[in-house]
Amino acid sequence: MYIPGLDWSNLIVAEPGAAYQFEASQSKRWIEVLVDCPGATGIYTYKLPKEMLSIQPGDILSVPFGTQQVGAIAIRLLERPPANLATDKIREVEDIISAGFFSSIYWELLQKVAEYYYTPLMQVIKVALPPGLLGKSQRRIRLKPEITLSADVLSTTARQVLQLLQAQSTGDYSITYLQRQVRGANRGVKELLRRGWVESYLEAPKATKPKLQKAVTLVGSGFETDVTPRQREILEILRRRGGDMWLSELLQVSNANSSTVKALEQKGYVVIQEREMLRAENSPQLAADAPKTLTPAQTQALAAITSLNGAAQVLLHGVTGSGKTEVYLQAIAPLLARGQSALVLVPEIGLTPQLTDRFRARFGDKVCVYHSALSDGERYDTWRQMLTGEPQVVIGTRSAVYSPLPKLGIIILDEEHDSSFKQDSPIPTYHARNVAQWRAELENCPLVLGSATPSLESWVGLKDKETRRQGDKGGRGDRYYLSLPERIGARPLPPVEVIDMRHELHLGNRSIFSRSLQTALQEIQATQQQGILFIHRRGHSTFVSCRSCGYVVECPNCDVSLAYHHAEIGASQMLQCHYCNYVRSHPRSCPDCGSPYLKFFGSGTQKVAQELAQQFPQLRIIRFDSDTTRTKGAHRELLTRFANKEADLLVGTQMLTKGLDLPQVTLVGVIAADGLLHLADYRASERAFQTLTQVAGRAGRGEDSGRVIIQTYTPEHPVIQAVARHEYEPFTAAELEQRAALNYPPYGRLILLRLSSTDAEQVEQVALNIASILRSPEATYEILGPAPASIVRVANRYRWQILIKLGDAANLPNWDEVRSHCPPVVSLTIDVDPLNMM
Ligand SMILES: Nc1ncnc2c1ncn2[C@@H]1O[C@H](COP(=O)(O)OP(=O)(O)OP(=O)(O)O)[C@@H](O)[C@H]1O
Ligand SMILES: [Zn+2]
Ligand SMILES: [Zn+2]
Repeated sequence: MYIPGLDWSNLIVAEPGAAYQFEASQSKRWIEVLVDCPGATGIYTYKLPKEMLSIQPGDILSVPFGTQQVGAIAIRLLERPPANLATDKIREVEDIISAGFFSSIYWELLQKVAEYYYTPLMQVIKVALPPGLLGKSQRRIRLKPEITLSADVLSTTARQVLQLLQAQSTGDYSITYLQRQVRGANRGVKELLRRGWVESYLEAPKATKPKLQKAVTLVGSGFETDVTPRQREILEILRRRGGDMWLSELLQVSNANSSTVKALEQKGYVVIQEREMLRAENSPQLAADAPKTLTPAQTQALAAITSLNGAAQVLLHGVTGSGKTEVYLQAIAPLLARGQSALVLVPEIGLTPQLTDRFRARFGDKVCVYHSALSDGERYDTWRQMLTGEPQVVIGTRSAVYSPLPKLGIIILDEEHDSSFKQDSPIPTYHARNVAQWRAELENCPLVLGSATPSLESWVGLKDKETRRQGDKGGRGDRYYLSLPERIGARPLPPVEVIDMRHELHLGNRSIFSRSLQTALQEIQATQQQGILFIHRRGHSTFVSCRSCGYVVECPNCDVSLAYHHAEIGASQMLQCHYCNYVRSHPRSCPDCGSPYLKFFGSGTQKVAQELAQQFPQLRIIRFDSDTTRTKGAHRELLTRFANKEADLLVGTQMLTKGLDLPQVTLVGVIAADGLLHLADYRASERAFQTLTQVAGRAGRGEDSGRVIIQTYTPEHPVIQAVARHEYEPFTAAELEQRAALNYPPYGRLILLRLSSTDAEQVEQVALNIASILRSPEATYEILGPAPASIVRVANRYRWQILIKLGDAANLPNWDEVRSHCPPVVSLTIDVDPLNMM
């Protein structure tokens, strides 16, 4: 007998029989599942009973677990059970509750991530799924309203279940409850499901029930006789606001404490009640926005994107202000009309308010925002929204690449060069661009990578390939390079003036502002235009040192100096560690020699703001960095104030470089470009070029032309020269040559092993040990290190690194062996394609 697909060598035929035939044709008889049970964090293997061989990854199942029946998500089919499990000990899946709850493609994606980043699947699932999706959700059964048939056709258990449900006013019970009430309830439920009399659904976890908040309502008559003047004031505020406010808001506005309001409640003037607060991100009402008439370049790009069918990769290389977002919007619109969804990934929340506003103005409530700063409840709600299958647009940061959007029609990665798409820790150390590539292939949809300064990876993968052969059929579908070489309205890119700060010093200018920048700042004030100043550090000064003995105040937990923070005159003077957040007050005198002469070095945003206030007292400034945007909604608020012309200058860090579109900005100043240039990292130049080009690109996006002033001590540096001339291609070609020579990415691949421990000696020993294991005679990869990390101690952990360079045909280390040489006191992270080498 010949059975197709059967490997005879594995089959020990004891006696011929039907059972063997069956097993042979159905090779995948085991399934790994994620169980829905508090405390159970692993993946468990179950056997598929004969009648359930149709189970697919993504189905929701019911499985025995201990003494319970619990819900589970099917993850992966296995041909044979894990070797460490005795086959007869493996229990059988009890039932299929909901087939196809997640698409099987989704699980394939998570597995790919697990494999590529050498991470256990469970860790990947933890990143992908919102907290509590399984752990806390409850499977429920509810009656469908339209049953008219007699229950006589049902089995006894099904009838019992039905009676229970019918006796309940909402016709709705949790499966656990039904199981307690009726023996063999699952069989009955299954029968009812098959007949379509009931439906099964997952209920929101308890912890993420609607968010309640205390509200205060005025109920008094207005004849307040027994109130204090303070209490009367509060009642007055409440009355002016329509007699109804959130308690927190009332306390804030009236500057009262809650006991005063409680006293009013006792006297019967107000009621304090819990009330539901909508958890969706608050966003202002937006005027609807119509599609713009595209420029010829936009039209071409859009046509190319909309003509794509199936998996494809597109690099949309558009200079700053060339209207990439409009192309995305118009590419998405027809998909939504066809019932498909779109996923838009952006680097950071800081730039999402403006971007999400544009999407919301175009697509209304079809847009939902997903990022890790959402509360667990918000994430959970957004997931449920996605699982409805309605066509929608999800905008999110890197973890949104896992959002379970059905019928995905396109994935867009905006500012694709940005390194915040990469996760350094915890594992998986994934890059959202890689995951998006796999996802686009699996979903058979196009992926659009947009940037004014494409990463070298994307340039090599999409432009070089494209030049060689249009629509190169690689494993990833067709590849295309599209370009928007001009700004909207043929506006020129802003001229860049490079100022040699050595020369300024030579002329006796000791200010942190060059003469050019000073003049430019005076000009924007005179012409009522606006400017942006970029400083690559927050805080006031990078370090404080004693003039008498040279002592530098350092962090007790890390091998770094403490940064001086002093936000404004009168505010407290603090020293802060930017690695572990350790804070102490600023010493009045040197802790070492007692000298009162302490000097500040290196300028951060606070210091620049203070110098501006001194030299240009009339300039109104908004500081925009992670210190001033800590609270929810702060980005939006500061940018709105700036857009409303409540300030002349926006002074900030990196955050300013990411996609801000402020047409009234005519001046961009870079205080000290050098801080970006000299980092000990093979990507320093690429990153500096991207940051400076992006920040320069904020100038002159509106009617008035813009200008850029870059201050530096090394004006001849190739990065500065390339930025000044807006020369992406020559810079990239030169950079690629160097990378190729050293076999660095995008040519060679890197894997960085990060080791850390509170025990300095142990971690060094383990690093040496692992490096020597890696240097086996069979290894075809190159090992650099082990070496201490550039800052050895952070938050009292000592850090060592080993860098592995892989050529085209390199074999891979045996990770299990590597891990086995790492004792529990040392933590090991395998960072695949590391971006942050610090
Ligand atoms: N066809 C068009 N006609 C008129 N205005 C347009 C058109 N396309 C885009 N714009 C406007 O031009 C401005 C710049 O567009 P957008 O912000 O999309 O540029 P971008 O390419 O994403 O730039 P960056 O890479 O610098 O973020 C926006 O204000 C946008 O509304
Ligand atoms: Zn001293
Ligand atoms: Zn520290």
